[in-house]
Amino acid sequence: MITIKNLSVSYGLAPEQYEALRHISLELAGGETCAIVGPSGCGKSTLLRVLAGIITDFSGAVAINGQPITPHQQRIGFIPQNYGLLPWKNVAQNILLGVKIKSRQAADDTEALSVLLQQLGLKGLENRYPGELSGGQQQRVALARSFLLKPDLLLMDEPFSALDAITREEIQAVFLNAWRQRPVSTVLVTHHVEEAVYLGRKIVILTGRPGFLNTVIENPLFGVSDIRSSRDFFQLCLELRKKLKEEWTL
Ligand SMILES: Nc1ncnc2c1ncn2[C@@H]1O[C@H](COP(=O)(O)OP(=O)(O)OP(=O)(O)O)[C@@H](O)[C@H]1O
Repeated sequence: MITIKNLSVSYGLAPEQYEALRHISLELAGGETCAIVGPSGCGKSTLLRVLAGIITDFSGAVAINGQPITPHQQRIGFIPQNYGLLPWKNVAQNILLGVKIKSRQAADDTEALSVLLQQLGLKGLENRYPGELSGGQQQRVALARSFLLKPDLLLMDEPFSALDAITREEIQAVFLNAWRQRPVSTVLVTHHVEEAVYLGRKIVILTGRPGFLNTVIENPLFGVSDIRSSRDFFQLCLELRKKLKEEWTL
C-alpha cells in the first residue's frame, strides 16, 4: 500500500519559496495502478519525485507499506521520459542493471530475464545497443528492467509520450500484459486522457498552482479486455476530457 498524507512541497528558500504541491492525500492499494493527469506546472513530476525518494524536503507523510520512503531499503522503479537506458550497455545489460544495482543478481533473474524478453517482444535483440533500437523497443527495454526489479513501486513520467500513436497503444498493451503477470503498484503521469483511462485503475486529477488533488476516479473500465473500441471507454474519455477542460480554465 502507498500512503500519501497531507503532502506539501515547496522549492527554494523563503522569501523566494515556491509552493508546488499543497495538502495532497491519497492511498493506493498494493498492486494498483494510478494515472495522474493535470495541467502543466501543477506538480505531477514533483509528486513522482517525492515518491521516488528524490525530494525528501516536504511536509506531511509518504509511505510504502507503512514505511517512510527510503530508496536504499525499498525497490522503486523509475522510468523517465527518455527511458533512462545507458547507451554503452546492450539490451540484456540494461535490463539487468536495476537488479545489479540492488546487488543481488540471482540465478532466477536469468530465468526471469528470458521470460520478460519473450513477453515484451525483445527476443533476439539482447545484444543490440539502445542506439540500434526504435523508440518503442527502447521503451520495452525500460519496462523489462523495471519489471525484473520486482519493485515495491513503479513510477513512470509520461513514459509513452515520445512514441507515435500506434506504437504508444501497442506498448500500453504490452505494459498491461506484463503488469497482469506481475501486478506492481504503479503511478504514471500522462497528458493523454485515453492512456489514463486505459492504464489507471485510479485516475487522479491534479489542478492549480500550488497543485492540489481535485478529483479521484475509481476507473470501472480498467483491465476490461478490448475496452478501447467500446462505447463506455469513449464516454469516460469524453467525461474526463470535459472535466480537465473545466479545471484548465479555473
Ligand atoms: N527545481 C525546481 N525549483 C523551483 N521550482 C521548480 C523546480 N521544479 C519544478 N518547479 C516548479 O514547480 C511547479 C511544478 O513543477 P512540475 O514539474 O512538478 O509540474 P508538472 O505538472 O510535472 O508540469 P509538466 O506537465 O509541464 O511537466 C512548476 O511551477 C515548476 O516551475
